Amino acid sequence: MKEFDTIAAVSTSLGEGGVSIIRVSGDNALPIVDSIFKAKNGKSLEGMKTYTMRYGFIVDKDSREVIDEVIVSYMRGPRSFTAEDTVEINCHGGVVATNRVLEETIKAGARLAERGEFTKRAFLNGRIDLSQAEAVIDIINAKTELSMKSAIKQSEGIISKEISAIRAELLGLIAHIEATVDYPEDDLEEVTSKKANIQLSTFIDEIDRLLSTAEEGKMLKEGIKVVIVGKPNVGKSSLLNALLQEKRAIVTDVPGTTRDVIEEYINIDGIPIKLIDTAGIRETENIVEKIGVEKSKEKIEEADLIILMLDLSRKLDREDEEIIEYIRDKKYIVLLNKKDLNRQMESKELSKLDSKYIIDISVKTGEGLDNIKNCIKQLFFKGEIKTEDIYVTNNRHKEALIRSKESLRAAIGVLENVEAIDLASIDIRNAWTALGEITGDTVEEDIIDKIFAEFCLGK
Ligand SMILES: Nc1nc2c(c(=O)[nH]1)N(C=O)[C@@H](CNc1ccc(C(=O)N[C@@H](CCC(=O)O)C(=O)O)cc1)CN2
Ligand SMILES: Nc1nc2c(ncn2[C@@H]2O[C@H](COP(=O)(O)OP(=O)(O)OP(=O)(O)O)[C@@H](O)[C@H]2O)c(=O)[nH]1
Ligand SMILES: [Mg+2]
Repeated sequence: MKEFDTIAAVSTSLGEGGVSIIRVSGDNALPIVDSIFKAKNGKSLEGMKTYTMRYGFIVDKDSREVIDEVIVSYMRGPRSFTAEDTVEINCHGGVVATNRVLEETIKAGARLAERGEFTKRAFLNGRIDLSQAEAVIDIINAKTELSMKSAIKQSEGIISKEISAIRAELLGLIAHIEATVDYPEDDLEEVTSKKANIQLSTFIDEIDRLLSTAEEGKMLKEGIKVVIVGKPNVGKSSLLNALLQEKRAIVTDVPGTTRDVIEEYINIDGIPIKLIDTAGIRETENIVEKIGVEKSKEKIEEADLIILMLDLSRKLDREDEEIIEYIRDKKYIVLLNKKDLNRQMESKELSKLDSKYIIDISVKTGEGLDNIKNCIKQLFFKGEIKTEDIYVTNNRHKEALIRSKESLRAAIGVLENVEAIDLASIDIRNAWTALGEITGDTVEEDIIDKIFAEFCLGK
């Protein structure tokens, strides 16, 4: 194992809470904590059994004054999260106690950990690979239980396993090609070339299968972006509030109430939905409202799905039509709101709408709200997410898969010209390298640093 210094950080979230954990990891974790720990039973931590706990006090290193009452646990490397000696101090929750204990560990010789440094060590020490480490952030940020399930699977190495299998086969193929080149007999090269071509196509198929999950994978991780649009006063903010079951947005009968974009997550049977309420779109001279309308239009560009809301108690007008024109190329569903009022909108007016889904609702009475949820579910993930499936949720992985596929395609291109069989092995090696970026086997140090810098402190 590599040699690292000993690091410390608060691993729980800082604030009022029952208990906080200060995690210390590295060769000197136990002696460092021992130097500021006074056990109830008077014993030093030296020789403490792994995966056991001790009760006592953290004391000021110099004055020996008691700082906090704690429980200390010990996990001897390599059987710990970081694969290094790890000591965790469970102190009283609260910002002051927690920071005081952390400060003492630093005074006693630990270094304050950087963001993600514990997980980075688990990676650098070889306990987990890079995609597993990235899954740790996804677990923390998971929006729904389903997103969490997918992240846990990735943390267990489900993607790594597939990637490593393909890489191993690629390496075998490279070896075979190089052996063939060393014994140049024309017909042998031809046989190898034909065989390699078939193999390469199956790898491309496997990569395509992974890539085909990327769009849904991204939605599983980040949520499906659903933007509610429509002219002022149709009931957009009322819908957001109803789906959230919370009075999040201001609702009034004054057209032009919402100005800022409001974004909140809801959970539809495990599918995370990022619901975005926007300012009603219309021509306006009001400078604040105008900015709101601009923002609405920006959000339309980013949307995975648009909910177009119309007010069925009014006739379709030019403002509605302009919005319909604006979202023409996007995936959208139509809600005809205020069903509880007298209907003025006629169905022939709606014939120009290009959506399978036109749903009558009343946000006021709650009628039809369940249909919206079902409709969104139908539109994405074909109605259900199969939790046993692998999803590529990480954009970095997706890009590496694409590059690796391009190299494999190039290799096939070269192999069609049998004389250049050794040139193909260069492309195959590039594909192998690109896949290795996912697991972290062939990734540059600055990219590794960037990935872990996105973690929170103490992770
Ligand atoms: N107190 C505490 N709770 C925690 C963590 C932690 O670091 N501390 N974790 C931090 O995220 C998570 C648990 N993750 C962990 C992952 C691996 C090992 C570990 O020791 N792995 C050894 C096997 C140990 C064994 O089999 O007995 C290994 O893989 O070699 C421990 C925790 C969630 N809960
Ligand atoms: N009768 C009836 N009124 C509704 C319904 N939904 C919303 N409203 C009312 O319509 C008015 C406008 O609602 P909002 O949710 O503020 O409309 P909005 O589309 O967000 O409006 P802007 O933010 O101005 O673009 C409010 O008075 C709501 O109470 C409904 O289903 N039936
Ligand atoms: Mg509004």
